[in-house]
Amino acid sequence: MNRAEKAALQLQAVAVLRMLKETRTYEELSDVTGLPAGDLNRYVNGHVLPGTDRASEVVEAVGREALADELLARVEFDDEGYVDNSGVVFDQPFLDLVAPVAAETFEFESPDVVLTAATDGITLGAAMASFFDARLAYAKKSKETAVEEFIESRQRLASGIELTYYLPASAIDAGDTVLVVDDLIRSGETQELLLDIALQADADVTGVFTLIAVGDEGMDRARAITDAPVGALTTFE
Ligand SMILES: O=P(O)(O)OC[C@H]1O[C@H](OP(=O)(O)OP(=O)(O)O)[C@H](O)[C@@H]1O
Ligand SMILES: Nc1ncnc2[nH]cnc12
Repeated sequence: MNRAEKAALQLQAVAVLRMLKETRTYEELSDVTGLPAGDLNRYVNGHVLPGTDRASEVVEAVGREALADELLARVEFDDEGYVDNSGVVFDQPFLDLVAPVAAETFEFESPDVVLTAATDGITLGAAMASFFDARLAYAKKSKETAVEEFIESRQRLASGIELTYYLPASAIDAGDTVLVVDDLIRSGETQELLLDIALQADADVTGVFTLIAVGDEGMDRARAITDAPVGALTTFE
């Protein structure tokens, strides 16, 4: 490992510890990591960097299960089973940690473009795009001003309301590989629209990823449209 790689690993470990610290005391963080609370305090506050051995242990321990547990600790359900996930989608450093784990777990190929839906998919999309060094494109429920050409996809929802997503036509080129992501998939209606936009763009979908699947309906709907891997960090019933 050269100096720059060591520094990157050390900073990644600090990012992991800061993420874990948000929902824990230093004593609890010490129980989770096996490291002394005093050292953890110095790492989290940026006064000292962990050595490379400690850093790699911390980073390697943060797999899918650890992130799924963390996600569960950060979301709230209301009485009707709707999810308040602002504790996750407002937390860009947390999402930055999700991207490498998702890529490894579901073996997504590195895409040219990460495609998502405004609004809540955008921060996850940005994290995934940054990890893959890909472009980010987000479809919106309204037309962006001054853009002349759009790909649009419309569908009538179970409620009877019509939903249309618009993507500036220049955002995806024919032949681009596209990873579709969203914070949450429930009915799969949004995924169907995003996958239709990718199809209209003559792009090649290489995967679908969501932080949260609520039930299986939406995931199955996405799987019926694409043969690419479709994965969720965690599934709620
Ligand atoms: O699988 P589905 O039933 O389509 O639900 C999932 C979609 O619902 C939410 O977005 P919402 O439409 O609430 O828009 P927002 O991101 O602007 O809040 C969420 O961010 C997904 O895009
Ligand atoms: N926040 C949310 N929770 C559960 N299902 C949803 N479908 C769309 N948004 C949702």
